[in-house]
Amino acid sequence: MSEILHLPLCYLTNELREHEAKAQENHPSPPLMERAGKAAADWLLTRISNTDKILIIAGPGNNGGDALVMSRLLQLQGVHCTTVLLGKINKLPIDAANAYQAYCDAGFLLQNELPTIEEWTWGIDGIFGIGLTRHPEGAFAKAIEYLNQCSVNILALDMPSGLNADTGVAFSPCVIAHHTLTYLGWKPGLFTYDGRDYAGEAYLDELGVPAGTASGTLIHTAPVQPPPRKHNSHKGTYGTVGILGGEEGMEGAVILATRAALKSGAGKVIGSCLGSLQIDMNFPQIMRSKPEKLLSQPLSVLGIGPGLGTSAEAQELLKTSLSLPIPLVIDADALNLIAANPALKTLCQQRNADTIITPHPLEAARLLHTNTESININRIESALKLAKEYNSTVVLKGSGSIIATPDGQWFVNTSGHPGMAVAGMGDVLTGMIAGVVAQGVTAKDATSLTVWAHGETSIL
Ligand SMILES: NC(=O)C1=CN([C@@H]2O[C@H](COP(=O)(O)OP(=O)(O)OC[C@H]3O[C@@H](n4cnc5c(N)ncnc54)[C@H](OP(=O)(O)O)[C@@H]3O)[C@@H](O)[C@H]2O)[C@@H](O)CC1
Ligand SMILES: [K+]
Repeated sequence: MSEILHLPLCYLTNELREHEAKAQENHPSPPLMERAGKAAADWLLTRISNTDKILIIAGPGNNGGDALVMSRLLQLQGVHCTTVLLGKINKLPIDAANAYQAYCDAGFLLQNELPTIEEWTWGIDGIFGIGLTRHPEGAFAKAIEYLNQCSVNILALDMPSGLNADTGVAFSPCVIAHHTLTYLGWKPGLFTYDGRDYAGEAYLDELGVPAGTASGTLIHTAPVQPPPRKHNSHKGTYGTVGILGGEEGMEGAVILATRAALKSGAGKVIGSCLGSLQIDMNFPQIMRSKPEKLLSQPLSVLGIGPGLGTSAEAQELLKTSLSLPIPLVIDADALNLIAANPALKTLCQQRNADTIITPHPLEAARLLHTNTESININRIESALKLAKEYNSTVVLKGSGSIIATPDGQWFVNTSGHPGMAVAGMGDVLTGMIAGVVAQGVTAKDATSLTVWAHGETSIL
């Protein structure tokens, strides 16, 4: 399987600032803000007709400067624009001040208050971009609420105002955009946590600047090819998956995980429950085994946790599993057991074979001995911390799942939809990852491919 090479970079704010500074130095002309405003004007011009009326709100920083350039260029094309500048003119940063001067020199009008008559077909949010530092209040909060209550298409420039570019946490209020045209590089905040609820459809314009240095990667398509299969192969070629879980009443979790492993191309799949697992009549090729027997068989990978429960028996089985020299996919109650038992955590840390853990935010909070909120307010940092502390490849689930590796790499997944917030989705993911790992794929490639495919196929 090939390395993840062709996916776009995902930048944290400090990385974007560096990228921007280098771009200003190496590609000074035309100025980046001029390019950003033009990119936005061009984007809109392909979507409007001559009856459209555009409301443009510019904030106190360079995001406002982008909006002023956009407005100037649109008006030069004869587009009807009403432009409101919320910032104080004498406090505009240099680039925005230049944009203001060019706007005035072109002879166009500016308002400093929100209009009372609402007659817009498009609203442009140029209030805050990556420079948002706190809760919007006063005139800024009013402008955000004003845009949100206009029932028109909203285009956000760079970021929806109120949304944190690094974390995807939305302040209240935050612009609810239908579209976001982001500049220079992707930001994780557009896709994770609140991001997709506020950014709408996201577009990137790199402003003609070659890629810079970013710590993250955006998964927006299949990151690697599925494992190739030779004609001259047999079921033994594609590995054996064991799935262990399903205490009394929770056996369905094992059924879902084993089916998913089979569908992901594993050669053989064995399900094992602490409760009573009946034969799966829809997939009778899935074998059954008693838990102890399963753990003494030659498996290629073990998925442990779906419906496992936290009984003493579950704990003993987990202890044995952690000592096996094969890749493990650990989910659900197996994670809760590890979080509650330092000896199990040590076993996990000391493993030599690949370990993949797939917590949702509450499980992640238990593993890091914190609360769900502190996981959610910085999902990337939380995933990286888990990866390091548990010596594991991590899938931190939720909107915009984050994948993190023990060597400090991180990925944001963009597939999936709110319909996935139902019971059983996690069990399917565990089975899918195990099914791909069984075919000899590395933990990082298997998780990134599977997390993307899990979101993509669930749309069907
Ligand atoms: N430089 C360039 O050439 C390029 C820049 N680009 C564009 O610039 C954007 C970044 O610009 P930026 O750094 O000026 O930040 P921006 O988001 O406009 O806001 C900062 C201002 O808002 C203020 N402020 C923050 N939060 C606030 C709050 N809650 N309530 C009230 N005020 C608040 C903050 O005040 P302070 O925190 O300093 O008191 C400061 O005055 C970027 O997203 C992209 O659109 C692109 O064109 C590419 C080329
Ligand atoms: K904005």
